[in-house]
Amino acid sequence: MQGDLCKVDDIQKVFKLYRFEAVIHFAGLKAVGESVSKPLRYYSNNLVSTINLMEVMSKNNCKNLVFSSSATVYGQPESVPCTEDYPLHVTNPYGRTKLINEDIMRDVHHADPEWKIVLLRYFNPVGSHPSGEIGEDPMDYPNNLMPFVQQVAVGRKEVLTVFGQDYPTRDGTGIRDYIHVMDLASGHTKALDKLFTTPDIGCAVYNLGTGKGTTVLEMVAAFVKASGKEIPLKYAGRRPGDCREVYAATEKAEKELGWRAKFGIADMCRDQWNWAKKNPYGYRGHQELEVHAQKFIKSEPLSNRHWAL
Ligand SMILES: NC(=O)c1ccc[n+]([C@@H]2O[C@H](COP(=O)([O-])OP(=O)(O)OC[C@H]3O[C@@H](n4cnc5c(N)ncnc54)[C@H](O)[C@@H]3O)[C@@H](O)[C@H]2O)c1
Ligand SMILES: O=c1ccn([C@@H]2O[C@H](COP(=O)(O)OP(=O)(O)O[C@H]3O[C@H](CO)[C@@H](O)[C@H](O)[C@H]3O)[C@@H](O)[C@H]2O)c(=O)[nH]1
Repeated sequence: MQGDLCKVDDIQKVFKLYRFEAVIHFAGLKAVGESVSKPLRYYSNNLVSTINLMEVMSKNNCKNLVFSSSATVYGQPESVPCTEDYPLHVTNPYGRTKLINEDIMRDVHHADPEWKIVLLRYFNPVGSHPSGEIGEDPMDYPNNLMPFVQQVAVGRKEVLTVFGQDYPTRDGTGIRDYIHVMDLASGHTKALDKLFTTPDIGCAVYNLGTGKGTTVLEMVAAFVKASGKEIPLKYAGRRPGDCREVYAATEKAEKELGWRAKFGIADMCRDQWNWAKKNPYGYRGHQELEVHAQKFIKSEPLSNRHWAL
């Protein structure tokens, strides 16, 4: 069923039709840059949706929740890997909505201990379903590294801009913990198992990452190897708000959820390339995308056009 979590009625309709044991709450806006220019849109959508959802869940006596949080709540940590008890520090409105949502959930559990909540802090999800049938298809200009790399590989973009080559890292580019979406998915089923089998889980938090840091250039090299395509690069200054290096401590998830990532960056790039070559224009196909782009160009001011060109 489709609905808007900012509309309580939409949620109530679903809860009238079905009885849920638990909810996995993925919904939210997630573009960091857009959140800086449109903070109210982010606060309004990402917070109101969570509050409405939890209110309706509570009324329907469904108090088991898994939430998509993010490694962004660690900001630039003092040291890596980040353990779940690190101080939380956000640098943009998107990140702040994740942190506020986490705080809301901690408060709700504190007020009503019947709530059982798992906060999953995702690191950098990439890759696709191994079938090549399900993958990421950004609706507009891709902000994240791998969707951009993919669009260069299929010829939709000419060149990848590397943001920053002067970080104190092994090749000067930023380090992240890239995790295969299939591993991320299995982390959710493990989190649900944990909720259902742990009466006193409270509001628990787990990192979902591999524990390994990879630079931008290493990630590009892995994709070149998997695809056989060239990825031309150009270098630009650091992207505002980017941190130098983040990767996950994975011990807590391993010990308490019985989960650890199985896939490495070669697997992520292989599966993402399989999706990309089968669907170079995503779910919508080339023609539909062109029509959409033309409409967009006609209706939007010049400054917003760049993505469609
Ligand atoms: N992809 C990442 O790099 C990443 C990293 C950390 C955390 N997360 C979080 O994981 C979750 C899923 O991310 P994703 O990559 O699949 O993002 P996505 O943008 O592909 O999916 C989010 C979905 O939420 C829906 N949505 C937004 N507001 C809604 C509302 N008010 N009512 C109903 N639906 C609404 C959107 O329509 C979209 O389909 C998000 O909460 C995101 O912040 C993602
Ligand atoms: O065109 C690009 C895009 C990215 N990068 C670099 O690639 C790395 C990864 O960037 P990106 O894929 O945008 O991921 P993050 O900035 O790490 O943020 C992602 O990962 C966070 C969790 O770690 C989530 O909270 C965010 O929503 C999600 O966008 C960074 O060093 C970027 O500077 C480039 O060099 N060129």
